[in-house]
Amino acid sequence: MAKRTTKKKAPAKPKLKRPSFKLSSQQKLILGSLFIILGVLLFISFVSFLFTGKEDQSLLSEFPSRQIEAKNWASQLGAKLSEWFITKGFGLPSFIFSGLLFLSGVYVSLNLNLAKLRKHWIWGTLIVIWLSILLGFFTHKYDILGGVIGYEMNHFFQDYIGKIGTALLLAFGLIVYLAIRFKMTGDTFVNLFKRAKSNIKDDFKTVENTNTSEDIVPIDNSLSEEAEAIKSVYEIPLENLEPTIAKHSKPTDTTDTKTEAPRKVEVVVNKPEAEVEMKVEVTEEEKSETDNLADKLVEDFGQFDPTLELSNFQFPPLDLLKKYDNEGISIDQDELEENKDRIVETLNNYKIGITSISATIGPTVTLYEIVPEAGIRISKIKNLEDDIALSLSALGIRIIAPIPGKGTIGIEVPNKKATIVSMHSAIASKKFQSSKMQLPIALGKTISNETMVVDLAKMPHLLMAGATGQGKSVGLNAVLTSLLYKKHPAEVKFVLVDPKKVELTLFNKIERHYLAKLPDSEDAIITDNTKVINTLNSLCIEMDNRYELLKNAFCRNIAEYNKKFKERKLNPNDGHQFLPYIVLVVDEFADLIMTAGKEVETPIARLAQLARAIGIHLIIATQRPSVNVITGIIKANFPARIAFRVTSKIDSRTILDGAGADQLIGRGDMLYTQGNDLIRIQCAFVDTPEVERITEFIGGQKAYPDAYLLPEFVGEEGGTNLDIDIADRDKLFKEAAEIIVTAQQGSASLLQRKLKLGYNRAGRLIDQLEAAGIVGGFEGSKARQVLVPDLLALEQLLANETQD
Ligand SMILES: Nc1ncnc2c1ncn2[C@@H]1O[C@H](COP(=O)(O)OP(=O)(O)OP(=O)(O)O)[C@@H](O)[C@H]1O
Repeated sequence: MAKRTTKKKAPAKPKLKRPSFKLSSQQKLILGSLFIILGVLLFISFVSFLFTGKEDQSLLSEFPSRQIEAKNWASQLGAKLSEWFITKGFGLPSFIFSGLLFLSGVYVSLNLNLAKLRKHWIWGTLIVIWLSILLGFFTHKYDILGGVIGYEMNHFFQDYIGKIGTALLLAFGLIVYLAIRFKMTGDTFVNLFKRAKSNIKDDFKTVENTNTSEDIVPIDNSLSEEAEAIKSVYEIPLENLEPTIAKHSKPTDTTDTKTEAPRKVEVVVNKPEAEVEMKVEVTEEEKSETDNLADKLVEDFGQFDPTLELSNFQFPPLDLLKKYDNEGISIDQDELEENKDRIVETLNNYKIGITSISATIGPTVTLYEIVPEAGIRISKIKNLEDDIALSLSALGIRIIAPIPGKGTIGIEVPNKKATIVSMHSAIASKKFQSSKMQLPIALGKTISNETMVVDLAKMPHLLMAGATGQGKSVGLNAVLTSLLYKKHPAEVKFVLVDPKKVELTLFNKIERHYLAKLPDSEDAIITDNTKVINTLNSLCIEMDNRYELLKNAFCRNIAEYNKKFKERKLNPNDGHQFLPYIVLVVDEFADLIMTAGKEVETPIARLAQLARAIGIHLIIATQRPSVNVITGIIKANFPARIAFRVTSKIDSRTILDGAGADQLIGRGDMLYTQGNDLIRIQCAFVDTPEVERITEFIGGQKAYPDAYLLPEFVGEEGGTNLDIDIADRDKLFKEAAEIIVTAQQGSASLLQRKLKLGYNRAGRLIDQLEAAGIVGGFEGSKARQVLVPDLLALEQLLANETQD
């Protein structure tokens, strides 16, 4: 005990505080860069010394002096350093020192293992000495090969052990180096010899193999010739049909994938200097289970190819589309001059001077760009729009003041002779063919004759409006045709709603390729407004299902999801599947809103708000763009809009939030906006016979067994299912029954009021009451008949039910 106390009380030895040389990261970076710079400086000096050394030699004794100019690229310091290291030092091997300095810089600044660096320095210095002696061995005077040290050391050895002895000593030095540095043994040399022999044998084998592989070449050639033939028939280069789904790759050898991680691999490193064998142990990075599985599946079966089921599907050839004679832009010089003179004259009449005017001739309109004189207000020109139009006596003058991003004023004047923009030219354009968009659409040509290709997936929904006969249906057909020319049936599906019953019927032929429908419906194209409600709700369910899939797959959008699915990272047994884009096209939206009102507006708004990420895109066309048809909520979710000619400024405002559409000239002349600028486009023209040819071409090919089936939706009327299970009844069933029986009035609104319920729940309750025989069937606008006279009878009825 006593011992312990004494120990405790012994005064603690004051710890010697050793000066700490620990550098902070910043200091290391500074020191490291200094080394690197020194290394580079040394290297530059040495290289320069090889060229300028002789000239500088005579001046060396006078260094340092400001009066002398050294030839070395690093001046006097460079000349001096080179003199010390090369001439008076180790000769050319001194270059290694510059390398070592550079390496030190890298090690220090990157905070790498300094023990290794020390090793590099020791071995580096030994190599310098050995090389210096070796080079000195071959010289008979002081020179830069081995430097003074190399020369003197050689002499020293040669005086004692002679030339042969020195040579043997050098050889011995090399062996020592190899044995220690690379752990070489006698066996290594034997192996080396054996390997050299087998290498020669292998070489012979490869020569034989190349001879046999030549035999396969003709088969490959014939295949590629066949592919070439397909290409030439249909003109569209297959690789351009994007996104082309990767072809099924051949199963590869999987033997080396079966190993478990982590594992040790033997790597044989062949050192070039002496062909020394070294065993390096490499630990492989541990991979996660799913990745491993996915990689293995991809290796075994290739990436998932959604087009496999219809792998022989041929895209429609371009010659199904009509070419027009008057397609090229014809320049009528007289018309141009005449219009120019009139514009200048009219503006002059209103005291608006012009400094310059230029013209761009588009397919239907010519854009005159004018630069007004300084000090002229733009609003003045804008106000004169009607007057200018009058004096140019042309319909549809549009004034753009100023042209966004240009600072000029544009006056669009319709051409006397409009040229047709054929769908053929739009589809054949390089822009469309080489587009990598997800859902590319060739809309037509801009005023500068460029083909306008837009991505529906980016829009993400499109609103199309225009008075009757101005080109809406043609526009819709152009959109659908574009997608048919670019997307495989596995990649996109259409849901077509056509209350007019005639516009989209042609697409019936491609039902089993490209259309989606409800499970129980006969026709894929929906012409009945009540069915539209079911379809829209079904699309909402599809949307919710897709969101669930995306959530489970940790993906943010359909593109990511499909990529993951193709890479086989998603298990089909968990419900995952390749998701095609779904494009919902609604023609005559106004008609739909008039008949079904809120019932369509709600799911449309829901889809428009949420469906973009999961690949459901909406295209809505309407003749009457009034505010009660295109409501605020719909407008807010349709930033991309196309306006054909409309009859009033108000309609134009409803679609485009500004005037312009009322000044168009019709026949496919349109304004397109994706939220900011208005672009004037001449819509590509695709006629009914062309669409017919395309759909026939596709329809004639092998198809899926059925159209793409949307999830089943049981509508409100579907709820009148008379065998509703008692257990499935609403919790408020009994209460509701009592209210109905007491009031003797079978109406849902009564339940809504009394029980403070929403319409849907009240409706469901009424259905359940009907199923239980408490109220009668649906009688249109009248309230349902109550079949139970009083509460007592109700009690009995319910009691009997439970006994059954
Ligand atoms: N891009 C175009 N290029 C040339 N002519 C066109 C173009 N688009 C439409 N037209 C002409 O206008 C006519 C009417 O077009 P379309 O049938 O598309 O009108 P619409 O707006 O759908 O009319 P409705 O609403 O009554 O169906 C076409 O038959 C055609 O002659």
